[in-house]
This record gives sequence, C-alpha cells and structure tokens, in this order.
Amino acid sequence: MMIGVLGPKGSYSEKAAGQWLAEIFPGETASIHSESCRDPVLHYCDDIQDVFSFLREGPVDIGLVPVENSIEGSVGVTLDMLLEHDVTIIGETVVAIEHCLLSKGRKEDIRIILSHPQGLAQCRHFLKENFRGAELRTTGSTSHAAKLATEFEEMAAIASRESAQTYGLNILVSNIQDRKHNHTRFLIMVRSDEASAGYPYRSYEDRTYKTSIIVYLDRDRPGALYEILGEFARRKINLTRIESRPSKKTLGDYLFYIDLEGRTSDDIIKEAIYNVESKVGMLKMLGSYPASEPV
Ligand SMILES: O=C(O)C(=O)Cc1ccccc1
Repeated sequence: MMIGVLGPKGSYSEKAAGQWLAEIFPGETASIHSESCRDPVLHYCDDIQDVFSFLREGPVDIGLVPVENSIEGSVGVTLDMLLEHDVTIIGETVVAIEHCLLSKGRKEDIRIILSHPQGLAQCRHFLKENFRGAELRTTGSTSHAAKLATEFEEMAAIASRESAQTYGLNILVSNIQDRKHNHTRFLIMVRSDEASAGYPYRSYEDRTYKTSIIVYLDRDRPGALYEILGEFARRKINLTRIESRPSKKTLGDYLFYIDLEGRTSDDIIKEAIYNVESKVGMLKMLGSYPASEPV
C-alpha cells in the first residue's frame, strides 16, 4: 500500500501519515518504514498537486494532504484539487504543529527564511518582529525547506523538530508560530473507484462520522445559501465547516465546501443532500469518513 505525502522525510504530512496508520491499524507497528501495517510505504511528493496526480496515475494508492490549519485557515490548493480530481475522502487526522527556526548558522546571520506557505503564514508575527529584513521564500514543504537550509549558513527553515534531527540543523528558536495551539487537519483519500472496492480499513461503529461535499449555486439569488443550509438545519444536522472558494469563473462567484456530522448511509443525511442537490448547479460528494478525535 503506497501513501502519497508531501516530502521529503520530516514533513508534518509524514507525521500525519504515521498517526493515521496507528489509528486504523491499532496494535500493529505504526512505523511507516517497516513491512508491517499491511506494508504501507510512503511516496514523497514535491507538492500537493503531485499527491493528487500520483493518486490518479499511480503508484500512490492513498493520498494524504493538509486541508486546513487553526491559524491560517484552509489550504486553497487542496480545496481546488478536491474539486478537480475524482477522489473520495476516507479519513482525516489532526496533527499538533510546533514550528521551529532551523539553521546551520547563527540567528544574527540569517538573511533568507524558507518554508511551505502555510509555515510562513503561521509565523507571520514572529517573522515581522525578528526578521523584518529577511527574504522569505516558499518551498513545497517544510522538510524541503529544512533540506535546502543545510546548504547555506545564512538560510533558515521554518520546520519541525524532526526535520532538525533529520537534516542536522540547529534549532535557533522553537515554537515560533503566532499562536501556541497550532493544529493542521489532514485528509486521507483514495481514487473514487477504489472507495467502492471497500479499501482495507475497518468501519468504526463507535466513532462520529463526517460527510464532505462541494456545492455550486450557479445562479446567485437572495437567500440561496440560506435555503441550502436550511435543508441541514431543519433536520438538526450539525455543520462542522463551511468555506467559500472562488469558482475561478468570475470575481464574486464561489463554490462552497461543507463538512457535516453524519454519514451518507444515514437516511436523514441522504435526504438532506438529495434536497440540496435539487437546488444547486452542482453538488460533489467527497465522502463520509470517521471524524478525528477532538484536539
Ligand atoms: O510542509 C509540510 O511539512 C506539510 O506537511 C504541510 C504543512 C505545512 C505547514 C503546517 C502544516 C502542514
């Protein structure tokens, strides 16, 4: 079983994969580099788009991507790829993020700071206060930033402690994110045809399920969104997230990403989604999956 994650080694996505595997294959060695856990191996991808591409074309069987962060909000490229690709969400996991400033050189010598866009954004205040003149550069992942920072003493990376160890970097400053509590939610996906094949992971009768959908109103009219949300509200279905994302058709035209409590095997969820579908231009079902434990 090959799992596509943002690489290289040391990324938060890699950490999320280990955490999810330990949840779904409890008791087995959760090491993602061993032969256990039904032989999952990681396929390190350069960026989020590649996780989706390698899922579609192979060799990846399961894709894991960051979708939202408690400080910076949604990962836009993930939302766009969820619309574009034929994938089904089968799980989610939430990782506590602790960004550190890593370098081979001294703090006073840092001129360039590298990280994933989410990493830079989650440390915006720290960077303004401590490195106003530094050049900020984005990389495909925090661990790629750490790997690059090994090359020059005036470079630093915003990445995890694990990356410091992996790439032999010093931790100049730890816990630099703008809020102490910093969590990122990751989605686990398969190709939609695989989902119907019943992937090798158990159903959790004792867990709360979530269902994720994307809707497009296609013609804006007063109360349109209210009507849709009303289909859930009148059935007392709890929405855990609603996010608008530009349709890329024209300014002010949006898609809505909605997460709700329940699963499509529940009649009430099925009924609500059926009614919503009759009121919108497009509805894409992303999947029903066990909700992560509350953080
Ligand atoms: O770049 C990584 O390590 C990732 O897995 C993406 C990411 C970046 C910043 C915070 C959480 C996840």
